[in-house]
Amino acid sequence: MNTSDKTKAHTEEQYDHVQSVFESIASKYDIMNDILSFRRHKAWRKFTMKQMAMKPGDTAVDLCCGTCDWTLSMAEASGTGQVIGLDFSPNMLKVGENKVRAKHKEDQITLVQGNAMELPFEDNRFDYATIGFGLRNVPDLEKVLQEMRRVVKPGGMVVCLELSKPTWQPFKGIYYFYFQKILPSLGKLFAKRYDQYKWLPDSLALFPGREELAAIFRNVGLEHVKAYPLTGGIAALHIGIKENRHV
Ligand SMILES: C[S@@+](CC[C@H](N)C(=O)[O-])C[C@H]1O[C@@H](n2cnc3c(N)ncnc32)[C@H](O)[C@@H]1O
Repeated sequence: MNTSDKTKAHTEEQYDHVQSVFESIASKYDIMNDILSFRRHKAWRKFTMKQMAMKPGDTAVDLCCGTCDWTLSMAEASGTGQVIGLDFSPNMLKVGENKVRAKHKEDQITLVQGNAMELPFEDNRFDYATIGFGLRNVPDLEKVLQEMRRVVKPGGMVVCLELSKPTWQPFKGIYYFYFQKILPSLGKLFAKRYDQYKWLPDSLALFPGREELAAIFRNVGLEHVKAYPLTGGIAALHIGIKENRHV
């Protein structure tokens, strides 16, 4: 196997592994999010929506939408605008679909099974492209950001909410102890899945820190990039704009 074949095989292996993880934890995903983040994810999502300042009628695509929390928040904020949720896990989408139906948002939200690295949408279509706790899972994050930039309109916003790496000691030490040692055991206790939750800290280890990710946003051609640390830097919100001249 040459280097490019090896990279391709590794990419496919990672893609399949991540897909199987989410297929197996889908029914417990929402409750585990509340438990493992001590419900902090709700505050992070609220802060994110405030920074996005959506207007009535705005359109959005939510990559790695999973069980559709962010997809639904955007549909509620835009009132009439169409929102598409995309994810590669049928089981996660099924949970999301039930929530969309319960909130009577079927006319406004379309769910699509697909790959975040190859979006099945034309250029310059949406006002917003978002990805929540998904960028850490993809084999090629730059490709995903390029795709997000491609599908937003000039002036549109690319938004990523993701776990990040705290830098402040002693909080950093306590956090990593929780994340690496305690969290997988909580996954075993509440969701009967150890390996799937052990994989969570592993996936963060290879992920860029807050400033590094902001630099990648700029590298893919996004402008006015902002990076907000959340809860001592354990999560971060990144926002970039596709400038009007990049048509
Ligand atoms: C941690 S969950 C996040 C779900 C949701 N965005 C949220 O905020 O709760 C990550 C999601 O990304 C999806 N995912 C991971 N890699 C993907 C890819 N390459 N293409 C599409 N979806 C992907 C998984 O199926 C899973 O639903």
